[in-house]
Amino acid sequence: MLIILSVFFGISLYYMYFRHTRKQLYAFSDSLPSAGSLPVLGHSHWFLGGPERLLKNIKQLCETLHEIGDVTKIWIGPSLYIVTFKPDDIQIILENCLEKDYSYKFLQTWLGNGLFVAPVELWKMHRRLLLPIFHNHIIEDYIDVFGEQGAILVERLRDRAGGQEFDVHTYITSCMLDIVFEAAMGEKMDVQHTPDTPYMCARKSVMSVISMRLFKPWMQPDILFNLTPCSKQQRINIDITHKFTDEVVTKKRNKVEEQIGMSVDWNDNQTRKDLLELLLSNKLNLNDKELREHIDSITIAGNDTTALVVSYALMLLGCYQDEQDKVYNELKNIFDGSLRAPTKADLCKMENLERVIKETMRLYTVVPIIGRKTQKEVKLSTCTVPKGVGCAVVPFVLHRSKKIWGPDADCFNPDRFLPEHCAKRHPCSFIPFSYGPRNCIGRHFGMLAMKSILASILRNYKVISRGCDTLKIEILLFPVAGHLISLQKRIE
Ligand code: HEM
Repeated sequence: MLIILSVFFGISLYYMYFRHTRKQLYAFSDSLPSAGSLPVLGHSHWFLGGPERLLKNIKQLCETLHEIGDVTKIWIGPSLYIVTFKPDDIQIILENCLEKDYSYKFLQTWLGNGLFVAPVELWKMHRRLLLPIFHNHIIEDYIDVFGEQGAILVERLRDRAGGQEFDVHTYITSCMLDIVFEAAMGEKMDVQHTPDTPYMCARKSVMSVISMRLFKPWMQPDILFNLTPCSKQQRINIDITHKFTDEVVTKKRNKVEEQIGMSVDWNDNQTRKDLLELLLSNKLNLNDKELREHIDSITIAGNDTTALVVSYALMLLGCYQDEQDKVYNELKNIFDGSLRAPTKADLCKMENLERVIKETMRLYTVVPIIGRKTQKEVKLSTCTVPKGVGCAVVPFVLHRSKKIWGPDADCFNPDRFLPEHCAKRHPCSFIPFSYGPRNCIGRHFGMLAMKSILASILRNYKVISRGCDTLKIEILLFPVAGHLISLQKRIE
């Protein structure tokens, strides 16, 4: 009995001390409206359950918070997050809070200090180094790769034309992987024909363990996670992926050094260079580990996101045949019967298709949540947020807000992105690529690749789909039943 009393007394004392050291935080928290919290647990119970339940809960909680105030709060265990759907406040957060939230640390085991997860001081330096290699004129060199891989995809889909409904996402992912690998490291992986290499299997496995850990609070402390078989599985698979990229980096470094030794002019604009070659030849003094971390981050951030948007766009166009007809007619006018792969000039003319892609990213925001942390006091419309507080920006809910998008916010209408409508909206009402200095560095690459792949498919096939009802969150946004479509060959 004495032992129990002592333990109880000890815990109470620690709790009181803990609360005392965070007095300022609790005072700030008390000034914010909230809903749906429980004593001690805060909002943690909303984040339990499988990926489908979790998304429903997040949506419901966020919609309630959106109703009750401009800047609101949630508590997940001992961590306080402010939540806002007011575009002015979102802009301030995304422009000023550049440190990623604690939850990104699970990706850090894999991606190290790659751009996506790097701590802010290192990120500033490396973002400056990487920006030039994502410049439009460099990215546009890869348009040929988009065309080549798009043609392979069209060929692979031939067997599906005239057949049953199928999940198109697996086809699109392989195609995007081939594109991203070739652009990032100059490696022709041919995932479209050989999807199950040990490297690809290891990547999938790491992704699924990280996603599971992110939303299972009891798996988050390293001390508990390391006791599970998942920890060993993760370590082995991370090693496989690191070894793969390390070998590519070494090979590339040797090649670049050899060519520099032979006085090859790396600034000639004749031959296309992959991103890794550009990083090596620009003498940026990144060591092999840093190069691996950046290349891994780019291939991971750039693949699933683009593949998902393309798959959702096909599903939506399959449901809205009139919109598909508009896009198809636009493509017919651009290509005028020619079978050539899309050029830069062609891609620039695809205005209708671009609006479809944007409306797809609004309705199916593949990066549904962005987590940041204040590094200093930040003044928002209704409060001043102290240093060290989490900031949850939830584009998935923002993009369907009736206050911003009107009563038909849930309906598919690409005309929302006509220039005259965009001009009337706040720039932070639509943030699929985030916003501010830490936005998506690959957005131009992504947009061109998505347009090229969609154009290749839609020129060859008519898409039919029943859409999807239920979604789930596994870091990104997925449909529970897959991206089901059927295809009919177009005969012109
Ligand atoms: C439809 C396609 C894409 C979407 C929706 C998307 C979305 C995003 C978002 C929302 C972020 C910020 C995430 C955060 O702050 O938590 C981000 C960052 C990033 N994205 Fe993308 N992305 C796409 C395509 C790409 C592509 C094609 C690449 C590379 C080829 C890429 C590379 C990156 C990198 C490296 C970052 C980290 C940037 C930094 O922290 O400075 N993304 N992306």
